[in-house]
Amino acid sequence: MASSGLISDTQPWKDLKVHVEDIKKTHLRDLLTDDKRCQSMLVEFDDILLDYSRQQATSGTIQKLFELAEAASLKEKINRMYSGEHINSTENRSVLHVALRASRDAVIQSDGKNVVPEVWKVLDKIQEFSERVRNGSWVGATGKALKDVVAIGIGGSFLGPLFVHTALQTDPEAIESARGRQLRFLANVDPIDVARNITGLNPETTLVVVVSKTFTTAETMLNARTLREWISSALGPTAVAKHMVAVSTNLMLVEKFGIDPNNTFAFWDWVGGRYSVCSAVGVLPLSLQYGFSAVEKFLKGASSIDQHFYSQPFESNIPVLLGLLSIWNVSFLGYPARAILPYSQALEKLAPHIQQASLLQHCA
Ligand SMILES: O=P(O)(O)OC[C@H]1O[C@](O)(CO)[C@@H](O)[C@@H]1O
Repeated sequence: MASSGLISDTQPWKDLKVHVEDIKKTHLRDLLTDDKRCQSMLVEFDDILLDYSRQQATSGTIQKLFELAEAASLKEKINRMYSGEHINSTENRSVLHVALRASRDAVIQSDGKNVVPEVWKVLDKIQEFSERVRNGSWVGATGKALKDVVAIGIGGSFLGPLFVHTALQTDPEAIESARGRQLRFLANVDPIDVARNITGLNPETTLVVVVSKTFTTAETMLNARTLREWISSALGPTAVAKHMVAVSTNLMLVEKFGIDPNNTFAFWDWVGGRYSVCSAVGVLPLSLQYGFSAVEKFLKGASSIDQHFYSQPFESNIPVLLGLLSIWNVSFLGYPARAILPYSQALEKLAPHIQQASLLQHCA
């Protein structure tokens, strides 16, 4: 990188600035007549096809973007992330959501400690708990099985799990495993959201999962108090232990709130809120609804793309190509917005999930 440290001072950036003027003179229609170009802009991995031939770019553009990636030391930065360095400089911490879906025997270090065993300890605990709830061996205060779950959370503690839940709702295998059960999400402090979420639910058969990394978020805590009151006024205050569990990094505040620490599912500071869907934030509510084995498949898929991102050369690395094309569109072509248009209705909640991950990009 240039001595000033600014990427915009590097030669590849300057070359792209010149190149953009040529590209602007080229119509996409003309680019699409070049079959060789279009074929070179297809990448396949694990049943995912990336077709970026409709981008306003030539193979020369892509080459220049790779040079930019090199000037930005992108490969070194990816390596630093996977080796647990504190790449989140504002919070001085590792960024290790990849560890949440790593295989049991993987070794991923944060602050000199392999975090994978802790991850699996929580996953095993979720599996055991969700199976007990689902098979009726964990019952509510009046001895009834818990069929319905309300997950309270906001932002990263809500949008990822909602996205996966919405995507699974029409999957035949998932429909079967969720038969007779409901999963609802409560995020808004508007009393209408509370009313809608508890309408038709019986506190005797409902489990409330409070999801909050910090356990201080005002909206989540207000909703948690409201549902604690809903349960204790119907079943008595001791019922809270059977009907409320938590997902948090702040185990002290969870206990202070009145949730049994044994019924708390931990995650860690090195998980950014918006990347937390693969932690207990998503895994617990989704396992309660669909069973742990269904969620484990989701974790394996995420792990597979993590490995692809880590090891694949940039020419066929889907996340890297998407990132570079995003820089090309925003910083060079000057497009101020990106549209995410999931043609499948099952993916309708993908856009809000990605939107918040992208909005909070200042804190990895
Ligand atoms: O999980 P918490 O601590 O309740 O925070 C909820 C969300 O609020 C934010 O801090 C801001 O939206 C997100 O980063 C986070 O996912």
